[in-house]
Amino acid sequence: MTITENASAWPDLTPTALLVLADGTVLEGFGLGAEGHAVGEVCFNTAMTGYEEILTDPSYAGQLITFTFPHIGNVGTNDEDIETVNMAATPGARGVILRSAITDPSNYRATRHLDQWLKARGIIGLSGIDTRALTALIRSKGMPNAVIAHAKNGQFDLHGMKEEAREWPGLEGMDLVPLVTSGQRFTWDETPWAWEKGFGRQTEPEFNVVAIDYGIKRNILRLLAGEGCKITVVPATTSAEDILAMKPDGVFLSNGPGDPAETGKYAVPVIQKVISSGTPTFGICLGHQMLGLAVGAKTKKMHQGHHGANHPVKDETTGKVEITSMNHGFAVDQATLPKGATQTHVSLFDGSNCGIQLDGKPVFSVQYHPEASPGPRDSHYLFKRFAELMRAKKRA
Ligand SMILES: NC(=O)CC[C@H](N)C(=O)O
Repeated sequence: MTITENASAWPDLTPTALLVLADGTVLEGFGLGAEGHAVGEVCFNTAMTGYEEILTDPSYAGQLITFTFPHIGNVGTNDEDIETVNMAATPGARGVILRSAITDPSNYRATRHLDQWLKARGIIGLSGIDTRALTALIRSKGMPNAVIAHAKNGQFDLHGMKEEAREWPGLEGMDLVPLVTSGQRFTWDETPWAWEKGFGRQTEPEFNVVAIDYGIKRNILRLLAGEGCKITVVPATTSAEDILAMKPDGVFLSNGPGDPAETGKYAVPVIQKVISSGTPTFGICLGHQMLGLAVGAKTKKMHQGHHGANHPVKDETTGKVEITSMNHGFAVDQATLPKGATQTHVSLFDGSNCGIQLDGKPVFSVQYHPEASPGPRDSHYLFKRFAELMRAKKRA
């Protein structure tokens, strides 16, 4: 595949960026964002909006994202839409692959052009390739490991890039949580953004929630705060004893990057103690996968993963279908769910597990991103479900 298309649209045809796949395939394009090179797994994301939230989602650590939507950049970037909480951490995605050059911003909230923003965050970008062909390749062969490089002078060490792409071990077996988790505890009371008001503050909290940070996103914290929670965010390796000593009304298990089976080695024993204490517990994405592991289920690597803002999920407890935001390359294998853990949600794209609940316990989790940011808001009800469980427990 040589996928430098629309050559006449480009004033200078020298490729200034390359994407080299582990099988040796070389895609030539035009560089954007930061110069340099990065290795990761290539996934495609089908969201039509929300590139800033996607690029700052810590769950994308170790990944290079190709957007299937061609107009990226049109709302610019701003400081309010960043999802990373731990600003000192390595950003999420290390590379971005686009069909067209970045569209100039045209939005009242934009404070910076996407190209400048990518540069400032050290994210390497490439445009001008046929992203449909790349997406088709991922759909047929699975998510490839690759090296992305951007050099304005067009000079690349192709041999070295091929070797690095081939030798990168891949996300399976990789724990990336240490790269993104916060180093210390902090509290959170910011509530969701509202038109003409901006973000609010939770001044009269009803619940005290401990959120374990495996790579948590800001909008999760805002939605929890909006439901009446005062949240203490704790590092991923915090012990169950320390968490329970804070007498939380609820514990939240966050999203995060990498292989759940690897991260689970230190997280699962903590989660097991938390859920056996009877504390209401809610998990999202990596948090969901690790709750699955904690009850004895297994996780597996998916073929092409789910990344987008248009994924239909059925809530089997109500029969309702919701359109969801997703970002995962691993999944809980529903065939391994033990007695006592019931599947509550299922993907209508491929039938994979999208949620569980523990029988007779105030514990549940979903594979997708109910906080949206980006994405549809259909699933916000889950934050209310968590609040209801905490309320019931407090009353009991
Ligand atoms: N968004 C997430 O939490 C992702 C979970 C996990 N790293 C996966 O890829 O499946």
